[in-house]
Amino acid sequence: MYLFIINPRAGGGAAAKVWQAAQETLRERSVSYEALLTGSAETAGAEIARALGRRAGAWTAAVVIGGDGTLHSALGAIAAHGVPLGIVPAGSGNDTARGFGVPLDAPKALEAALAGCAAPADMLRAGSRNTVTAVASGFDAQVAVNVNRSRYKAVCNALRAGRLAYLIGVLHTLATFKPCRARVVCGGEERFFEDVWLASVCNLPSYGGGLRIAPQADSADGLLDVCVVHGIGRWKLLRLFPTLLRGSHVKLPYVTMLRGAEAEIAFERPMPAIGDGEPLPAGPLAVRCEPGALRVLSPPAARAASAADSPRAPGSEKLLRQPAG
Ligand SMILES: Nc1ncnc2c1ncn2[C@@H]1O[C@H](COP(=O)(O)OP(=O)(O)OP(=O)(O)O)[C@@H](O)[C@H]1O
Repeated sequence: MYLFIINPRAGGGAAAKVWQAAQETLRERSVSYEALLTGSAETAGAEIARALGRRAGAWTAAVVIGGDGTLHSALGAIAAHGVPLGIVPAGSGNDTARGFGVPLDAPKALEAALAGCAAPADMLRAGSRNTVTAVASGFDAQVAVNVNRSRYKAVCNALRAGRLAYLIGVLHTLATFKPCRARVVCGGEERFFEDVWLASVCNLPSYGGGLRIAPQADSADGLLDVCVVHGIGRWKLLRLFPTLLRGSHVKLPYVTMLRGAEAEIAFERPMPAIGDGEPLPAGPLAVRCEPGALRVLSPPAARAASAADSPRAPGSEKLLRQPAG
């Protein structure tokens, strides 16, 4: 028995259409399922926990149809019940699906969920909030806050150009954001950085609609990857963005990558923070990696490819790159 969790609002209504098409496939295949259309991010956790609790032990998987925000709202309940997580991307960013090698094409993603190949995956915990892609603070969190509040997100979603909304958000935020000093602790080491634009704690390589902020991040290594961008001006930051699509920014002198089981980030001034693109409470961040807290259904080929893409040096807590100066 599958539990399908649907946020009909995700992707500007795309999730509702994906769910309509998915039901036909499920009927054709005689798959037994229950559907839960969640009402809001705030109530989704309790709704999902209730549904999973009603048939504890009987679920093959819980399949989320929505974007990264919908997945974020479902993580706690799914992890607590130990049920495999299936992902059918129907949002604008879809970085969770991307990170697990789940096809971005909804019918193919449904195939992958039904094929039933589950592998353990880490989750991030910041206070009482669970996150699977990244906890981001600073510029990129401000971009997400601005994009989520914007009208252009709805327009881009309607045009099926979710990535474009984030690009517009970057330009919009660049005009007003002011970097500041920050303290970052990772792998037991305390560091101070000047003029910090962003400090992000990643479990998966990308967020923000395919920006590869932590290209080496591996959701199965029990570690989190921190990316700090510091000590540059506005225009240099703008020029950084194309490198984020490839992940080649990690070689730049004003980018510091750290890795550890836990991380703390404290900006000198209040900065917005997001987990999976959703707002987190303001204030200093303390994030820890919860190894193997999830089991995620993804195509076996994708797992093999992501392992090959992410060569890791041995050792559990490592500094990947020293900052300049
Ligand atoms: N389980 C849920 N049920 C109903 N509404 C939700 C749920 N989870 C989140 N939401 C709300 O719906 C909005 C859109 O959902 P979601 O973030 O999944 O899609 P998106 O923003 O289109 O895509 P992405 O997050 O991948 O960019 C969220 O920002 C949040 O306000």
